[in-house]
Amino acid sequence: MEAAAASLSGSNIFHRNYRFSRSIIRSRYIASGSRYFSNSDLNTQNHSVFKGPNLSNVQIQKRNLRLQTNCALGVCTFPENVMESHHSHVVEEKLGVLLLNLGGPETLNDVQPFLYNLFADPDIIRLPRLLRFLQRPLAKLISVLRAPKSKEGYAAIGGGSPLRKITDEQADALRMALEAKNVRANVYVGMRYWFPFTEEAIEQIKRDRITKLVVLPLYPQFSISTTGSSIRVLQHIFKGDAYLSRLPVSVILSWYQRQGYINSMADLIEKELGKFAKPEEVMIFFSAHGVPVSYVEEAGDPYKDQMEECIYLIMQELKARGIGNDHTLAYQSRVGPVQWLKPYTDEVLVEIGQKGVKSLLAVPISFVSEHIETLEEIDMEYKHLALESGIKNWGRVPALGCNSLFISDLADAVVEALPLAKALSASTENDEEAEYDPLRYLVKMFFGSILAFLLLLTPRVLLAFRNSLF
Ligand SMILES: C=CC1=C(C)c2cc3[nH]c(cc4nc(cc5[nH]c(cc1n2)c(C)c5CCC(=O)O)C(CCC(=O)O)=C4C)c(C)c3C=C
Ligand SMILES: [Fe+2]
Repeated sequence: MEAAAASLSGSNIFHRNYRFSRSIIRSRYIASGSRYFSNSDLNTQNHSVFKGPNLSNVQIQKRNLRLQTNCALGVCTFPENVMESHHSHVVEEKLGVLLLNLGGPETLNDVQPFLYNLFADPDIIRLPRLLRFLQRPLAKLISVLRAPKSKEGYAAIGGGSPLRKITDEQADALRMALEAKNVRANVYVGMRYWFPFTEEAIEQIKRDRITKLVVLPLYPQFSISTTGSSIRVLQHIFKGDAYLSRLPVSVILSWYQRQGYINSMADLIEKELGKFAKPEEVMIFFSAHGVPVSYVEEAGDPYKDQMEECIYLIMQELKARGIGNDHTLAYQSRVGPVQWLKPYTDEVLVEIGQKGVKSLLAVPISFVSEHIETLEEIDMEYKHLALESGIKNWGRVPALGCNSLFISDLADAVVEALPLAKALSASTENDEEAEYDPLRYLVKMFFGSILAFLLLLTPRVLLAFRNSLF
C-alpha cells in the first residue's frame, strides 16, 4: 500500500513518496488490572519510510525562504481514488478531525502495560525481519524491566501522565477555534499506546457517520516512531473497511514550519527570557526528544532535518524581533543500548555549565503538551544536573498546550487540508495478512520468550541494558 505525501503550498517542496510496507495486523488482548483491552500490532517489513532530504545549511536557508512565502504544510492524502456514490441524493457533509497522540499511563498500574504496548510497536523497537517473532516477548521483558524506573518518574509528577487530559482540552479548543472560523467539526482523540486508543476513536467516527476526515498528529515534526507509527495503524484500520476506505481523508504529516506555530514558540521564548535579570546573556537550549541514529541514517526518518529547520525558523523569528541570543540543540530521553541522535542533552548541559554559561532557558521542542519528559526529565533531572554543573539561572519554556495562537493555527492547518481529502483505495486485498492463530501465537510467545531471556543474559547485552534501561 502506498500513499503520496505532497505539500499544500502549490510548489513541491515536500513532495515525497511515502511507502508503507504491507503489514500484518492481529488483534490481541492484554490484561490490564481487571480490564481487558484490544490493541493492534503491526508487523512491518522494509522500513523504506520517507527518504528525508539531507540538507546543508545553505539549502535549508533557501528552502526556508520558500517556506516563509508559501507557508507549506506537509499533507498526505491517501491515494487518488474517486469516491463512489451509491446514492443519488446529496449527503450532508459531516467533518471530523482526528488528533493523534502517543498516550500515557494514567495510574502507576498502567505503566507496565503501557510500556508493553510501546515496545511491542515495530516502529519503536525496530528488529530485523528474521527476529520479528521476538517483538512481543522482548516487549514483555523490557516493559517489566523498565517499569520500576518509569513508575518512579510518573510518581514524581503526581502518579500518572497528564497527556490525556491535555489532549482532550486541545481537542475542545480546536473545535471551538474551527467554529470561530465557521467550520463545524467533531474533534476526536486517538492515542497510539493508551486510552483512548486510535481504534476507539475510529469506531466513534464510524458511529457518527463522518463524511470527511482530517488527521492531525500532535507532533510538529515527523518521525517514523511517532506520526509514522500512528499513521501505519490508521492505514491498517482503514484497509478492508468498506466505510473507511471510501471516506475522504487528509493527513497532515508535519507542521513545524507553519508561521503560527513558529510565532507562538517565539512568543513563549521571548516571555520566558524576560524573566531573567539579563535576558541577552541567556543561552536558549532546545531539547528535542531523541530517536536512534539508525532511524535517520538507515530508514530515512526526516525527523533530524525537520528539527534543525524548525529551530532555524524559530531563531529567525526571534532575530526579527531583535533577540539574538546564543542557542543550541540537544536530544533527550534515550532508551536502550543503541546510538541515539547526538549531542545528548545531559552531556551538553554539563559541558556548557563547565564552559561558564550562567543562564539557560530550556525549550522542549518535539511535543506540544506537558508530559513526563518535560515535568520530570527536564524540570527535575536536567535542572539538577545543570545547577550542579555551574549554571546559576535556570528557566524552562512551558509546552504550548492550549495557547490560543497555536490552536488557531492548527485550525487553519485543518481548513487548508480539507480540499485535499481523498478516499483510500477500496482495495481489501489481504495477500500478506496472516489470520490470527492463537496456537501459533502461543508457540511463538513461548519460544520467543526463551530466546529473549538467553539473548539478554549475554554479557554485552546485560551491560548495555543495565546502563541504559534502569
Ligand atoms: C524506545 C524508544 C523510543 C523512541 C524512539 C521514542 C520516540 C519519541 N517519543 C516521543 C514522545 C513521548 N514519549 C513518551 C514516553 C516514552 N517514550 C519511550 C521510548 C521511546 N520514545 C518510553 C520508554 C516512554 C515511557 C516513559 C519512560 O519510561 O521514559 C511520551 C509520553 C509521556 C507521558 O507523559 O506519558 C511522549 C509524549 C517523541 C516525540 C519521540 C520521537 C520523536
Ligand atoms: Fe518517547
